[in-house]
Parts: sequence; C-alpha cells; structure tokens
Amino acid sequence: MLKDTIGGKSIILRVELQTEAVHFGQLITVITENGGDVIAIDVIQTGPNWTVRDITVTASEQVQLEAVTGAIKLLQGVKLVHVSDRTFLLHLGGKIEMKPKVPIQNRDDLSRVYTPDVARVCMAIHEKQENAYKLTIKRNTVAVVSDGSAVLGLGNIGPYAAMPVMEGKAMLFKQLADVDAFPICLDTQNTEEIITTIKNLAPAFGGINLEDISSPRCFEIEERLREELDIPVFHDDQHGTAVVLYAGLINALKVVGKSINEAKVVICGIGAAGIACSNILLAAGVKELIGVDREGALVSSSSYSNPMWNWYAERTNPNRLTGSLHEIIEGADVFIGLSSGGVLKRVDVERMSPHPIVFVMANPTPEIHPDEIEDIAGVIATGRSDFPNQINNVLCFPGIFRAALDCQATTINEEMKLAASAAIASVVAPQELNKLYIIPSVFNQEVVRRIRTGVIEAAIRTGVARRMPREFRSGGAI
Ligand SMILES: NC(=O)C1=CN([C@@H]2O[C@H](COP(=O)(O)OP(=O)(O)OC[C@H]3O[C@@H](n4cnc5c(N)ncnc54)[C@H](O)[C@@H]3O)[C@@H](O)[C@H]2O)C=CC1
Ligand SMILES: CC(=O)C(=O)O
Ligand SMILES: [Mg+2]
Repeated sequence: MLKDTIGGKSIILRVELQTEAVHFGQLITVITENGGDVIAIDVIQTGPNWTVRDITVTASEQVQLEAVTGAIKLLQGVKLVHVSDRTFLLHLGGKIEMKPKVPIQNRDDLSRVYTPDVARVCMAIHEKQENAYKLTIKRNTVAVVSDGSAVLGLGNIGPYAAMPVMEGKAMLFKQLADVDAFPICLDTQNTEEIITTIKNLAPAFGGINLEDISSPRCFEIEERLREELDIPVFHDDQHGTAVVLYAGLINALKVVGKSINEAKVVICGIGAAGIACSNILLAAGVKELIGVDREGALVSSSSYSNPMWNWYAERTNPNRLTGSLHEIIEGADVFIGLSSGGVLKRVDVERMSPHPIVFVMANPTPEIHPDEIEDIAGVIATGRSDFPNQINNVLCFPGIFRAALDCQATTINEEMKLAASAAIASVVAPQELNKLYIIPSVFNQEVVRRIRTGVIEAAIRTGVARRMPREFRSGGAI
C-alpha cells in the first residue's frame, strides 16, 4: 500500500456482525468517534443472526482510517473481513479500454473492416499519405509517451509504475476533449532510443504528448522530435504547465493588485516544468525572476554541469542573488514550486512581501500544505484537485490537442500556447475572481471550448494549420 500523502482517503470495510452481540449503530459510532465519515453502506449477505456489510468510510488523514480499523477489530461481535482501498479498486485491470466504433456482425462487415476490402483503403493512403487523417485513427489520436523517469514528483520510478499516470492522462483527454489518447511507457531512458521509437510510432498518431520525462533529456527529445516530425510534439510538463501557470498568475496578480513587471518571482525546481514556466514568465514581462534548485539560487557567476542551468542563469536573477531558498525568498511577491513536497516552510512565506502569491505545484505532495499558510498568503494554488485553485496541466493538454487535431496543426507554437493561457484565464469572469477562484475547474466545459477557439485562430494566423475547421472558414469562430 502506498504511503499516504495529504488530502482525503477512502476505504471500503467488509464487516461481519453477529447481530445478537452488537448493534450496527455501535459500529457506526466507533467509526465516527475515530474520525471516519460513513458515506455508503451496502448489505452483502444476511443470515438469521449475522450480516455482512460493506461500509465506505472517508477520512482526511490515513492515520484516522488506521484508528477506525484498529477500533473495529476490538469491537465484540464484529469481524473485519477485509479492507479495500477505493483508489486501488478503481485501478484493477487498468482504467481504459479500446472499443470498436462498429460491430462486425457478418461476413460482409468482416470483409469491409478487414481483408479483402480494407486493401482499397490501404492503397488510397499509400497513394496519398494525407488520407491517413481521413481514414485512420490518426485524425483523433494522441500518444501519451513517458519513460517513467520523472513521474509526478515521485522521481524515476520506471515505465511500469508510470502507467497509471499515463492511463489517467488518456482518460482525461477523452472525457474532457474527446481526444483518443494511448498511454505508452517505454522501457528505455536512452535519448536516442526514445527519439527513434517515437518517430517509428508516429504514423498512427496525430500528435505526441511527452509526459514525465526528466530534464535535461526532455529538452533534446522534444526539440529533435519537433524538428523531425510533422505532427505536434508537446512536452506537457513543460508547456502544459507553463500555459496553466501563466493563466493562474494573470488572475492571481489581479486579486492582490500587483503587476507582473514589478513582481519578484522565485521559482523552486529548475527542471522540465520550472524552465518552461520561467520562459513563459520572462516572455510575459517578469523582470526579477530567480530560479532555485537543490544547490540554491542559480546565478550566472557559477558554472553548472546541467547545461540548461547555465543558459537559465544567464537570463534570470538580474541582481545575482546567491543563497538558499530561505534567503532568496525575502521580499518575493510570488513563489512557484515545481520541485518536491515539503520544500517550503511557513517561515519562508512569512519573509515574502505582503499578500504573497504561493503556487505550490509539486505533485502529489505540494511544497507546503496550504493549511499552514492560509492566514498569511494572498493567493494559494496547488496542482491537486482537492484544494481550491488547481494549477495543473490538465487544464491545458486536452484543449490544446483538441485544437491541434481539429486544424491538423504541424506544431504547437508560442502563439498557440499564449492563446491557451489567455483562454483559460478568461473563463473566470471579473466579478467571480477572488483568492479562492483564480483558475477555472477542470470540469468547466468552457475551458476546452475557449482553448480550442483561441488556439485554432492562433494556428491559422501563424500558418501552421493544415485544415480549416468549418466554423473558421468564413472569417472567425462562432
Ligand atoms: N501542477 C502541475 O501541473 C505540474 C506539476 N509538476 C510537478 O513539478 C515537479 C517537477 O516536475 P518536473 O519538472 O517534470 O520534474 P524534473 O525532474 O524535470 O525537475 C524537478 C526539479 O526539481 C528539483 N528539486 C527536487 N527537489 C528539490 C528540492 N528539495 N529543492 C530544490 N529543488 C528540488 C530537481 O533538482 C529538479 O531540477 C513534480 O513534483 C511534478 O509533479 C510538473 C508538471 C506539471
Ligand atoms: C501534472 C503533471 O503532469 C505532473 O505532476 O507531472
Ligand atoms: Mg507530468
């Protein structure tokens, strides 16, 4: 069983009660007294003097669930048959499946979907390769590719352990934007092998979403694939995160009444996400941006073995500040965490300027628990769905790929990304904006719709759209 992070947990307890020895109400009292909330009860079996029930219990902390199960074991007349973790149950056998669009009911169907008639379709594509977009899944399918080297903030846990995240991304693609996405975890962390494999896979796909590939390899992998493939290649941890971060920051700055040009921004974790977020912030006009990693602030007077850090230090930290996060954060208006859980302390936030913006985006455990700084922060956001203000690339990747597929974009360029940020930020109306609502929910259907419109317009404007969706043909989207 995984060690708990923070946030709610939920289990299903299967219990057998001897009804002459114990009342069901006593059991419920024990659960609630130990911090559990009963959210469902199912009767599984009953006999003359016994009953088996499944009780779904939630609690805010794992320790409370442990207290609940411990107390039940001590209750006379109750046998705890087993405890299941609902999250694990949901993952049994994986989270997605492939389904045909039409049934094969007779020989005629068989010959059309497969041989001999399929041959005519193959030859139509052989004669004109673009027909692949019309006649295969390429039109609507994205590969979600990882090597398992930087999975969430869990680190290099390898391709097998990365699969649940990639399956989750595929579900989100489908549910939020009707994009068919296929999770692919490669059993290699060699840059050249990854590039070659993805190039060889590309014919089936209309886009490649790179995911959770550690820096600095992710930069070369993406750059080379972008050069060598004619479909969009998008490293979600870099660009998806940057798009959403910028959207959130636009609105958070409005809440605290500060301007992006004057803000001192400290960003911790100069990896894939940290570098891309820094780039978008520099492009947006941030002047004082300081990157901090394990060795402290990145500064141009130092030399780093990571080539990206040398490049980064040249472009940031104008006052050449040196020192630890604790030192650098003094007077900062914005903290952005893209590192790992627990890096930021309350004393650090206390050193920031008044009404600080604190975006603690490490997953699954943020750099600081929001409850610890609720009273002193101007705006707090995390990458998680169980706190207000979820700044997570899930707000970007479904919509940006929906747009790219619909206009058969050859690439996803800077203009398309900025259009996506503006679209996301615009979903929160001025009268709705407040410290607990700077970014729309992932379930807000306006998000994908507005991203699609803005991004297709940007793709057409910048000449990377190979197809003009109908509603854009007569001079603009509806
Ligand atoms: N909310 C969101 O949408 C997203 C969140 N993330 C999160 O951001 C974090 C980084 O992701 P990637 O950039 O893809 O990984 P990465 O492995 O490319 O970069 C992580 C960087 O953080 C640094 N770091 C780790 N622990 C640190 C510490 N204690 N102090 C200072 N620096 C530290 C590492 O040295 C590395 O440079 C992860 O927790 C990930 O889950 C990443 C992408 C999207
Ligand atoms: C959200 C995401 O992509 C990550 O944490 O890696
Ligand atoms: Mg990721």
